[in-house]
Amino acid sequence: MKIAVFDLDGTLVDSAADIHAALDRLMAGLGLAGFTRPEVIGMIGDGVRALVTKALTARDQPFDEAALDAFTADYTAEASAQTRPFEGIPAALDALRAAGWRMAVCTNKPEAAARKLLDDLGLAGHFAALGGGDSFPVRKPDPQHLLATLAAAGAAAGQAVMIGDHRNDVRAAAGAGVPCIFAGWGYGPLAMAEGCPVAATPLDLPGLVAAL
Ligand SMILES: O=C(O)COP(=O)(O)O
Ligand SMILES: [Mg+2]
Repeated sequence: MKIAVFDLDGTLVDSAADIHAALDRLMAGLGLAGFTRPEVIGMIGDGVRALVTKALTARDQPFDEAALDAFTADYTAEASAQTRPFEGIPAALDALRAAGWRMAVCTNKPEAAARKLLDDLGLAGHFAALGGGDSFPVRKPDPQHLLATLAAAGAAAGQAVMIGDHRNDVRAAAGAGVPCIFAGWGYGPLAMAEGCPVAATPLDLPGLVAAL
């Protein structure tokens, strides 16, 4: 049975406001200046350790494990405060399900925060598996992150399509031999599509996956 594997941040959910708020709370607590929204969006995609590292580096600070732990705990608690599915996502998920697709999530966000977000937004029931950024020894762009998520859903690469908004999604899919669709509504610039078909809105997805 065919399976559509979704990225989370910038693909299923518009999570930048809560990531931004938690990052600015962390920085304020350290006596450091916060960031603009475009700066935060540019730091999303490689998981929380990379996000906190980039933020501290931008303020000439060394990486700090305690700062990462504090950010992760604060963000996880507040992950759904402002975050919502992108317009058209609930309808697209319903349409894919009706067309016989199973679905999974493969995200670099830590698993606990990702699960809480999907639960809080009422989306969790759509997904047969969730592979978070800390669920396996590797994460996107390593194709094993996608392959392990598929295995958790009881599916194989030959049945899958990956939908994401970052070069990490495109490269994980390519490495796993899985076709990819780029989420044009997300956080990554279109250059990150690297030749994948681009969906302008979530409602393009049912037609695009059917044409693969
Ligand atoms: O947490 C991140 O940095 C990115 O998460 P994503 O893989 O769901 O886009
Ligand atoms: Mg993303």
